Amino acid sequence: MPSAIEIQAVSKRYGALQALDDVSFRVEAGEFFALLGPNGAGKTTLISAMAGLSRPDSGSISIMGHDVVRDFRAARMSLGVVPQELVFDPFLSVRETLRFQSGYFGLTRNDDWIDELLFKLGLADKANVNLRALSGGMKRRVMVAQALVHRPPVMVLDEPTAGVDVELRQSLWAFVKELNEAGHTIVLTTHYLEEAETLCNRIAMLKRGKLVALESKDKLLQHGKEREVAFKLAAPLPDSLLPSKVREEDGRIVLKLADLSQLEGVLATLREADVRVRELNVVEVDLESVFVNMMHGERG
Ligand SMILES: Nc1ncnc2c1ncn2[C@@H]1O[C@H](COP(=O)(O)OP(=O)(O)OP(=O)(O)O)[C@@H](O)[C@H]1O
Repeated sequence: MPSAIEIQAVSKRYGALQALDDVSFRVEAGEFFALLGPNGAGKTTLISAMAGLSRPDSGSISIMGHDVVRDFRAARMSLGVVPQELVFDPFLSVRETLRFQSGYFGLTRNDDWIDELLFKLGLADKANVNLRALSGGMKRRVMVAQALVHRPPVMVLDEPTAGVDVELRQSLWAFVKELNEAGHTIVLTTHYLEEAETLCNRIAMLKRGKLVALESKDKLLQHGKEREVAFKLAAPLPDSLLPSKVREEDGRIVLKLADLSQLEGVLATLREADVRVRELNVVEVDLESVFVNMMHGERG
């Protein structure tokens, strides 16, 4: 079974700017994979190269074993891309748009699947409405349907929930999750890290065109095992705990622990020194803080 996506030593420059710098990784069939990175990291450039829309200066990409340059059609048939920007013909209806897209893939009798997509994406009653008359969120749903007209095994969503309301985000993710459970490989780029955290099993991070992390979500979270604990104390902090102190805020002393199991020792020290704990708060680590640390170069 070929990898769903295989990226090998891909580099791309725009003039003096190195948009992608020797990027290699694979996404296996059936994965739900997140591609994260700050603005300008190179995510969209990489997605365009996967779709064969822009050509890397060096390296290669294949989709389901099909090289995106040498075997463009087969690679393109295997891939559905939901672009970041809404691109559509405002004078076509939703159904016409989807029929047109089907034609691009050589599919002439595709209405049963189009109807199913419209139903699943909550667009059934908009089938004959022109795109210009749809709200932004509805247009975004049409973009998702458009990416799926040819039933591609691999789907890439480039920040599909940017500017989309909570309800649509949730229904969109429920739908994408369903696709993943049905065997589709999903790659998404998102700035909403909680989305990556709840949905994806593996996460790649790009920073200035370089791959700086590629890990399972669980591993990535383990990197963030350090905890900050904020204490409100009835007396000054014993000297022996001073090395763990990182700051003081709102009358609380914040200690940094390598992991939560150290908390017991801290409490014992406080008890021995007769320092009563008035309040204790563990600052939860989420993917976002791990990510931000990496992006600030602590690890990348
Ligand atoms: N056609 C182009 N010509 C010149 N520079 C470009 C072009 N396309 C992208 N770039 C530059 O390449 C870098 C990577 O851009 P890219 O859009 O891939 O980043 P991104 O990670 O998708 O960012 P965002 O999260 O903002 O979408 C940026 O510095 C961008 O300005």
